[in-house]
Amino acid sequence: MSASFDLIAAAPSPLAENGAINLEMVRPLVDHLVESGVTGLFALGTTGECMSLTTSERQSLAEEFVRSSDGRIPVTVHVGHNSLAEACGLATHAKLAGADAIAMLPPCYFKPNSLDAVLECLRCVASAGKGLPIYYYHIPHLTGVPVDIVELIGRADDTIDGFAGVKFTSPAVDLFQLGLAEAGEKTVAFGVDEMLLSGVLAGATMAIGSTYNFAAPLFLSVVQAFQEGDLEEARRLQQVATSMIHVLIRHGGLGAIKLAINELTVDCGPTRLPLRMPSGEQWPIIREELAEVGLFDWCQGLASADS
Ligand SMILES: CC(=O)N[C@H](C=O)[C@@H](O)[C@H](O)[C@H](O)CO
Ligand SMILES: CC(=O)C(=O)O
Repeated sequence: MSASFDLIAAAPSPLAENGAINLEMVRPLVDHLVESGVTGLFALGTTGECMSLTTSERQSLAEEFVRSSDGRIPVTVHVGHNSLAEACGLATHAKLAGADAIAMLPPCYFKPNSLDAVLECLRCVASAGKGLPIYYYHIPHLTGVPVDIVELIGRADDTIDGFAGVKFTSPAVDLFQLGLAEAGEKTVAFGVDEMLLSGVLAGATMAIGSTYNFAAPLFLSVVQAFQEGDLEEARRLQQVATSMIHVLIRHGGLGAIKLAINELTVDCGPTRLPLRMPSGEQWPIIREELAEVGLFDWCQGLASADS
C-alpha cells in the first residue's frame, strides 16, 4: 500500500586493525545492508571517510562495493576531492568499475567562491564520469561551501550532462523543500537522519545516511507510518531515532556511529585519524543508553547482537 521510498545507507569503509583498508569485510557489510531493507548504497562519502583515504584505496573500495552488490542494490560512489584532477580520475574509474551513479563534494580547502565556480567543478567531474548520473553533495557545515542549492539545481539541470540531483545534508528544511520544487524529476536526497520525518513531510522520497547502516527497520517504520497517515506513530518512531542519534553524538559522532555499526552489524574496524572512535570498553555504556531510548524495541534483529 505504501509508495516507494529510497533509504540509502552511507556505508563505512571497512578498515583492518592496522589501519589498512579491509576489502574482505565489504561483502558481509553489503549482504547485511541488502537484508536490512535499504534500497541503495552510498560508498566513500562522509561515513566512508573519503577524505582520509588515498586515491588507490578509494578505487579498490569502490570496485569491491560494486562487485559485492552484484546488482542487488544500486551503488553510488562519492568521488569528490580537493584536487579536481583526482576527482575526475575517480569519476572515470567509477564508471569503468560499474557504479550506478557518482556524487561530488566540492573542493573545500580552497573553496569555490561563487556558484559559477561550483558548477564548473561539477561539470568537469560529470564529464569525466562519462554519462553516469551525478549528484552534488551539499553538506555546508563540513565543507564550508554555502551554495544556494535552489539556484544550483536550476542551473545544473540545464547545463550539466548527467546531473541527477543533490544530496542535501543540512537542517534547513525550507531550502530542502524549495530544492525539491525546483528539481522536478531530479532527486534531492535528504541527509539528516535525526530529522528524517521533517524531510519526509517536506516531500523527500530518498534519504541517504550513516545510521541507516544499522537502524534501517526503524527508519522504514517512520516512513511507513507517515505514508499510512499515522502521524502520531511516525512522530513517536522518529523520536526514538532522534534520541538514538543524540546518544551517538554525545559519544563522539561519526566515531560512535562506526562503533555502533561494528557492534550491531558487521565489524568494519577502526576509524582513521583525524576521526577517533570511542574505546570498546565504552560500548556497554553506549549500548545501555541506546536500549533506554528504545532502539532495540524497533530493530529486533539488533537486540540479539549482544556479544
Ligand atoms: C555529517 C554526516 O555524517 N551526515 C550524514 C549524512 O550526510 C548523516 O547521516 C549523519 O551522520 C546523521 O544524520 C547523524 O548525525
Ligand atoms: C552520511 C552520509 O550521507 C555520508 O556518509 O556521506
